[in-house]
Amino acid sequence: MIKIGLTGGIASGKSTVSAMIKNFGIPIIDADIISREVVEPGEEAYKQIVASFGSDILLENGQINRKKLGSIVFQDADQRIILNNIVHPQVRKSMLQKINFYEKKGEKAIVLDIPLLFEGKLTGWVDKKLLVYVDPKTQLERLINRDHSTEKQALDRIRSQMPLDEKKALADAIIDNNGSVDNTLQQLKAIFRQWHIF
Ligand SMILES: CC(C)(COP(=O)(O)OP(=O)(O)OC[C@H]1O[C@@H](n2cnc3c(N)ncnc32)[C@H](O)[C@@H]1O)[C@@H](O)C(=O)NCCC(=O)NCCS
Ligand SMILES: Nc1ncnc2c1ncn2[C@@H]1O[C@H](COP(=O)(O)OP(=O)(O)OP(=O)(O)O)[C@@H](O)[C@H]1O
Repeated sequence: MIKIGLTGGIASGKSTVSAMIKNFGIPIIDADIISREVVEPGEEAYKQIVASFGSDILLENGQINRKKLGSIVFQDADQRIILNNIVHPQVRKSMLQKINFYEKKGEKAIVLDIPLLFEGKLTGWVDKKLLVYVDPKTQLERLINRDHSTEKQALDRIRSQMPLDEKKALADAIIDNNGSVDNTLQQLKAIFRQWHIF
């Protein structure tokens, strides 16, 4: 089974590309979705987050207030490390179980959508590293538009990650997502043909 790591920067277009891959019928394991599941009330990571950050970061229904927790951790690297150390081990555990499941099922290829593939040093898990790239200006514009955030909030998030230009040097293939969505689809198809996924 060939394992493709799909990565990028925040708002570079990973979800857009992963939706295309899903349409090809290739299974996706999405680290962002898993990172939401492992912090549901009652889960181990949930308890640790409340113990570390206090019940102030909870909504009235007991769920984690992601906006509030985000505003803490994207402004403060030390707090971010504390959160990462709680959430990432649980995300990894769940991802490994899912990889196993698809391996046993006899899938030819799967895609692991991991925003922090390089930062989290998970490159050893995958056979190919596929980067979705946008230039810094487009990234900032798309992030502000999508999340209705201020420029400061958007820049805090972007700066909490390895710069996209540095990630370029570490990838096996790069999709330039500055253009149209259709142009991105054509690039994706060409890469998958080259990698004999089709
Ligand atoms: C801080 C939290 C609560 C904010 O939640 P929110 O719903 O606003 O954002 P969401 O989870 O959808 O993440 C959006 C994007 O932010 C970026 N991002 C998220 N967490 C981090 C992080 N710790 N470091 C750098 N970038 C991050 C990723 O590009 C991600 O795709 C949440 O992101 C979180 O729990 N992060 C820690 C776990 C993590 O690292 N997740 C990302 C991949 S496993
Ligand atoms: N080629 C494109 N042209 C115009 N808009 C685009 C293009 N690709 C993506 N977008 C838009 O840019 C925003 C960010 O894209 P997307 O949500 O796919 O990024 P992401 O990398 O998955 O982000 P995150 O790291 O937050 O999960 C979205 O609003 C999306 O609709």
